[in-house]
Amino acid sequence: MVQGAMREAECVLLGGGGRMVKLQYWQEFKRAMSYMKPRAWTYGIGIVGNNVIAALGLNILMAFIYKDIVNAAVGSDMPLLLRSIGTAFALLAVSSLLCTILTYRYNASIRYTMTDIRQQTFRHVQRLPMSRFENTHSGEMLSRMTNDLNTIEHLYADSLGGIIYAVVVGFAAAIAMFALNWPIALFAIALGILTFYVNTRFADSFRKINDEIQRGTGKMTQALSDVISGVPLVKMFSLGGVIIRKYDQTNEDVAGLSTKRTRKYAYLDSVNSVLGSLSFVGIVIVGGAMALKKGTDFGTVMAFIKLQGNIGFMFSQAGNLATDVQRVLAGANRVFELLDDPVEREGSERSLLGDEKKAIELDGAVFRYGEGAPALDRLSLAVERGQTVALVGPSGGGKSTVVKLLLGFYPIESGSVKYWGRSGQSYSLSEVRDMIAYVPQEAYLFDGTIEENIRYGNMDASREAIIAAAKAANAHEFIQEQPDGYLTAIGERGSRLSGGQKQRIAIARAFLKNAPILLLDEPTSALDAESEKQVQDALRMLAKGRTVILVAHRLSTVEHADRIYVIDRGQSVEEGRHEELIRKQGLYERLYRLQLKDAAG
Ligand SMILES: Nc1ncnc2c1ncn2[C@@H]1O[C@H](COP(=O)(O)OP(=O)(O)OP(=O)(O)O)[C@@H](O)[C@H]1O
Repeated sequence: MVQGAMREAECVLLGGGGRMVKLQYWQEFKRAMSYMKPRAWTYGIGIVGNNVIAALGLNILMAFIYKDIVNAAVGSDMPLLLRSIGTAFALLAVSSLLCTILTYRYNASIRYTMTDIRQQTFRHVQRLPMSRFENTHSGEMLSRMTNDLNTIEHLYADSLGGIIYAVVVGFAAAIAMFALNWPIALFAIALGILTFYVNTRFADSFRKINDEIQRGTGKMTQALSDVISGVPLVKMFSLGGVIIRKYDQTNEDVAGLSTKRTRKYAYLDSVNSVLGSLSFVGIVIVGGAMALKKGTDFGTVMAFIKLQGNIGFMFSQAGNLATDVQRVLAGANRVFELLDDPVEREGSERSLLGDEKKAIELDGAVFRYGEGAPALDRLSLAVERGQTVALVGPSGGGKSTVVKLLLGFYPIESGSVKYWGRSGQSYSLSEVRDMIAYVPQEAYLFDGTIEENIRYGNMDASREAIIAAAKAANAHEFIQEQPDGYLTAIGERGSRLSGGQKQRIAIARAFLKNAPILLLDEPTSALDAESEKQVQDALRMLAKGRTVILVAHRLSTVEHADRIYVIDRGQSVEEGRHEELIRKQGLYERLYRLQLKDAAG
């Protein structure tokens, strides 16, 4: 029967215009069902059994019992009346019990399968390259992982069940009608076909409205995500009004579309009611006339009225189900698009750290974010084991891009990146990231306790090791002053801590990671003088015995670096120690002089 339902879905999907799109949806349908494979039997038996029993037991067989009850009443046949009522109750009880058991069984399969899909999606999203997150609004990504993903559940639970029920109840009613009285059956089916025709005329416009509503809902999620993540900015610039207007506009658009859809549904409902009443009146007239001429009995007419409702249901639901299946498969399609997005490369698994003197080497590296000018244009630099190298230069020159490339966030277009003398390609991305501790401009902390956030540096670390890392990062004291010490919950993104405190927790995390390479992307740029000193001290401790690349704006912080690269327009335009670069009187000297003047001013 599932096969039958699939064929039905295929017919439904292949009907009408937009053949390519609909064929694609057929692929989505097969793919959605493939996730159910491990539980195919439980789900198949559950959903088919439940709907077949509901259709046959509670509707078709019941029609025959009605027939006996009416005939018994008309003929004053008491034993038949009692027997029929008893059978009706027994049928009701058995069908309801079986339906409850089967519903429970197939719903459990749906829960487990949805858990699998959610886990797979979550894991996949984690492995997507950085560029995917930069080019996609987080709200859209969330919408795919929530709203769209839920449509797959709707497909398993409601759409398929609806199709099976409508097909079984409709065909069984047709067969039963022909068995009872074929001329009335022909009449009822002709009306059913008319109902089907009217309903399918509406299906396309419903699909269009549903697509627009889905897009609007996505935009609303994006607006919400913007507001929530940008609360400080919204408050600071009093943007509340602008944001509210933007949100209201989308909200009103969606509400307008929903109203339009409701109006159309109401219109279709009334057309269906008229057609239903016409069928009812027609059957009563035709059947009643036949009964009076002894062509049939009143019980049969009564059974016909009930069966006709079932046929009408199948034909009227056909349009709705087609729209519904299209809507859910469009949602499933958006989830599968996400799942098909290529993930970061895995690379080979090899042992870390060769004996090379050169910890990091970029040779003629070219990289661009999208189309257009390269962010790095044949950039070369080398960092020896244990050295501290600074990257400085004008804003937008490409310093942070170098850091992101070293972390393996993007692949380079040409040239090479080497770690310990070996091509970056010969490492897996997790190996590359294992050998680097990265402290960005603003520490990213997760919602949770301080201890948890430090432990992300090394999940196997003991409590003592965490405290030692915090001490080394100048963080132990302020952590102890927190209400629950290391177990203090710090809020989303560490919102209950100051910038300097967050940064010191990030440094403690980096201590715990104990990686040989340290990438610092202006970790003190957002701090006041007092916090900066504490963080600088912590960083000095952290840098000991490691290879460090430091991105800096304030040139006073890099005077002691072993080597300084001045990066401008994606190229290394000057390199050397501080004194050498000052003597050279080039870009570095100019920037340094400007900053001195600013400081004096
Ligand atoms: N995610 C991105 N997508 C597209 N372009 C980007 C992206 N990140 C940076 N760029 C562009 O790449 C160039 C180099 O940026 P990068 O952030 O590396 O400069 P920077 O030297 O670190 O600047 P700053 O000192 O201001 O932090 C800039 O032109 C910037 O606009």
